[in-house]
Amino acid sequence: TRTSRPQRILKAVQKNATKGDPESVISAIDHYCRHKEWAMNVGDDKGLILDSVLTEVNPSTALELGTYCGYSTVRIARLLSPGSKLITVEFNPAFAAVARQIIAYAGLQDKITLVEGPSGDLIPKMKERFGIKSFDFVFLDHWKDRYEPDTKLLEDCGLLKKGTVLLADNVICPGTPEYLKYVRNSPRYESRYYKSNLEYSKVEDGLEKSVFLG
Ligand SMILES: Nc1ncnc2c1ncn2[C@@H]1O[C@H](/C=C/CNC(=O)c2cc([N+](=O)[O-])cc(O)c2O)[C@@H](O)[C@H]1O
Ligand SMILES: [Mg+2]
Repeated sequence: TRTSRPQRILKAVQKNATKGDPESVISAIDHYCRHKEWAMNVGDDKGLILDSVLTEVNPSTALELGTYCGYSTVRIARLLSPGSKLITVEFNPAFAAVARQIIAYAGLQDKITLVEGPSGDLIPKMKERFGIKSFDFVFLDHWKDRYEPDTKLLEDCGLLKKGTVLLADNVICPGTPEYLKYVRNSPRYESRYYKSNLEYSKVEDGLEKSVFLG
């Protein structure tokens, strides 16, 4: 096919959503991916859990690993208080280009910094490049075998503080076994599983919320 799936998702947003209205951008993507073409957005079911954890944490600084088309980026940023910032990391330039347009369409570009590159390289640069002392909230949704090493990297770089909340997508499907083992066995985390279903499907999936204890 001439266009890519992310480009088709962007088209669906431009066609069906209202500029500057994040809710309509989220609904347009969910409708397209549920009825036309599945895509790996966290989706509307798990999205409600993401919303509730975000409202509870009300982060000043948030990090997202794995932007893809920007669906969860918009979902997170729309709930941030004025002055709060979301940094989202994506190493695929084509996905980043689509995400930038979807973020702009939602009118949330002032709250979001999209950084292109691999998380393993960018996490150690967060302090110097973005003046981040520590993150209040981290959403993990990139390659599943990177969750555990990147969490350890965040710890080693002093980017987590007592109370930081990590929320991980796909801990059942596709599954993140090493990550689950790590956060559930480490005395430095208080972990809880939120059962749900894989985006736009009936298959079980869920989110793992892990609070860093310092
Ligand atoms: N180290 C890194 N640094 C920066 N960006 C990186 C990265 N590793 C991956 N990415 C980016 O994050 C996204 C990958 C998501 C993998 N999700 C998935 O594979 C996935 C699969 C299913 N599924 O198969 O049902 C369902 C889901 O919700 C999923 O998130 C892509 O946009 C990729 O370019
Ligand atoms: Mg996911």
